[in-house]
Amino acid sequence: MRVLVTGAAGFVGSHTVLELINAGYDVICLDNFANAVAGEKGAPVSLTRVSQLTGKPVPYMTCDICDEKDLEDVFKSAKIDAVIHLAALKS
Ligand SMILES: O=c1ccn([C@@H]2O[C@H](COP(=O)(O)OP(=O)(O)O[C@H]3O[C@H](CO)[C@@H](O)[C@H](O)[C@H]3O)[C@@H](O)[C@H]2O)c(=O)[nH]1
Repeated sequence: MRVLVTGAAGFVGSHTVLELINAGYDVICLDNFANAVAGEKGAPVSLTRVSQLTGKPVPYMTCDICDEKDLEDVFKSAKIDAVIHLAALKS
């Protein structure tokens, strides 16, 4: 089962991705990286740490969920069984 997580590089998102991968789910991470810290090579630090903790690659895409076409392309790129929507701008 493949789960799409929006806001995956955020605090709640990255912890959710970690738990999903440890539970055996395939995960696709989406984020516009408006509130994410990039590490070496530009990869988001939070998702790099999830990859280190799980020992598995963590696929992610840069996507603005307000961009309908970009979002459609994501859904066309893979079979997605469930969505956990955590992308938001905190106050
Ligand atoms: O249109 C948008 C807006 C935001 N984002 C992303 O969504 C993620 C949101 O994560 P974050 O900003 O970390 O918020 P939360 O995961 O909701 O975590 C916040 O809320 C938690 C619970 O209160 C606190 O513990 C955290 O410190 C606080 O960052 C970020 O990576 C953003 O880049 C998008 O992808 N698209």
